[in-house]
Amino acid sequence: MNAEGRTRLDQMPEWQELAKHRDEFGLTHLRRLFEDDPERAERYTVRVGDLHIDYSKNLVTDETLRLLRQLAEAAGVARLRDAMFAGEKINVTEDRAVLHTALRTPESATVRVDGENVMRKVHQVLIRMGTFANRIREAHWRGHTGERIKNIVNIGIGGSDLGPKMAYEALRPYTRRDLTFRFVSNVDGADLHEALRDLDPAETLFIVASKTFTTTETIANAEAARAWLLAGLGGGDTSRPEAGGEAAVAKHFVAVSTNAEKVAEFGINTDNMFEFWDWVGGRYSYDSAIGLALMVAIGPECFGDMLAGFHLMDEHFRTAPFESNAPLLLGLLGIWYGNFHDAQSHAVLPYSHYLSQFTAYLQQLDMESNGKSTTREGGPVNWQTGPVVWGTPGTNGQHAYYQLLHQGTKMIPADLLGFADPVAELGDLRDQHDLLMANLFAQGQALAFGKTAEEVRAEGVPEAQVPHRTFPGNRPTTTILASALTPSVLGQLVALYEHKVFVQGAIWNIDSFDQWGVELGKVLAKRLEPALTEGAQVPDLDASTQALVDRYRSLRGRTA
Ligand SMILES: O=P(O)(O)OC[C@H]1O[C@H](O)[C@H](O)[C@@H](O)[C@@H]1O
Repeated sequence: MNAEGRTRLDQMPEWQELAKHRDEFGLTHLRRLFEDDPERAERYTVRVGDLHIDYSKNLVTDETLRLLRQLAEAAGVARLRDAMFAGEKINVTEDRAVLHTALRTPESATVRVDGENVMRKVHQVLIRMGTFANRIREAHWRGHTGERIKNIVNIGIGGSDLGPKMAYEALRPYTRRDLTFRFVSNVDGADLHEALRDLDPAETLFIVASKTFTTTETIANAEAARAWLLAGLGGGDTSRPEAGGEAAVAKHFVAVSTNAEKVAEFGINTDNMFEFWDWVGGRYSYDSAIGLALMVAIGPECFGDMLAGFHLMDEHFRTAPFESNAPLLLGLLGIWYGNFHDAQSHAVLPYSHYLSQFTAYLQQLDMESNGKSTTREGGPVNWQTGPVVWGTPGTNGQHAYYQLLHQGTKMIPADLLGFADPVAELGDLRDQHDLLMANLFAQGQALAFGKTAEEVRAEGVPEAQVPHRTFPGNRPTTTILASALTPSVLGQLVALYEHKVFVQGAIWNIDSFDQWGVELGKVLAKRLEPALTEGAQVPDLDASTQALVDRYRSLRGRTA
């Protein structure tokens, strides 16, 4: 029992029952589980909105699922969930509410933070975003020299980049193809350089997206972008009046932030600022004004459809019984593998080119949320927490790392994501879509059921090769199938994972909404910077880092 009166997770009887269950049943082969229960596929499928989630190829029985649900109940998942939706300050280390769900709640609802109903301001910002998006889309917003804005460059990093970038890629068929969108995040100047090199400043608008507006990478890129703009408009001479200074910046820069003061300090008029609030975590923010570039790309209506998809999943998570609660089930499966079978990672493998950025997005969502080793009360955890999340589009992975998934020594649970229909634009490539999906289904099948030595032998394979060509199977996958990758379906998918991460954090008793682990590196980089640029001495530098800095200094500028 800890100071808050909560029994330590690994001392809960429900936890110990799961450990016993694991020892008694081991890993009964999926072949057996399917033979024993002809209805397994049907029984272990949940349908939520447009998603069909088949979790029958997981290493669980009814008893496993019952014990896992029992653990969720004992750990107070429902209580914390309700507290989150109610605007309680469940981000304990930052003393903040966690209300990304309010961003996609209809205006008629009431969601209070510190007694204030926030729904009005959420919808006011959405309306402002919509007006802005339409002005760009309809060519009413003109640049400083009167040119139509054709290029939108989002400058942001982490949660201010990954969400809009992922969703822009996912929803490309819904985007305005006559506008160009670029997402610049890396402080490596190459990122900005490559993004801008073929753009005309007179036709380019920058969205500087940063919750805090203090993030070094974003500010450095935004300053460089401003210099590029002014130099470009002024024919390379920023002192010439046509460069336009402040007036030009006002036509070519808008900001998205919670920090009006810093936005003004940077030189962006706060009339051109789109606001969000400290109760929206960076990695949960792309439904807020952080999604502005996305809204320009897909239009306010599609953006609204996406929000409706998120809301659908929120409502499911909030109200569905544990037995059929999809985010809860996915969260519990992860607990089963990570805490009771030592799985270290989780693969997310979309069979969709449009979801090429989906796993990168999930990496921040999951790993920044649950990569923690301190409980909510400040004690050490005595159990595994968040997995390493990884993966790339499936068929490409098949020709690269799937070897390890099929025959390696590690347990890697995987999600396989796919769609029944390609987007309309791909009508002529329908057969290729069937081929793509045949691959998805085949991989799930091969991973689950494998191929026995007898089956290999029966094919006449020479005996010496039999062990090499045997597939053990029993490798767990969850298949998530939807009709098509629409804005609403994307919203449903992202919210599914958001709430899955929530469930796991709640059980592990960690604060899924802070990110103190990113701070140290930032501070050290600031200290080191003058050593690199000016050769300044940094006190108490360790020998390895000092030697690297010295070497860097001696090489610096040689190839320029
Ligand atoms: O939006 P910003 O304030 O610029 O923050 C951008 C990102 O950087 C931080 O270091 C955090 O780790 C992320 O959670 C955040 O999304």
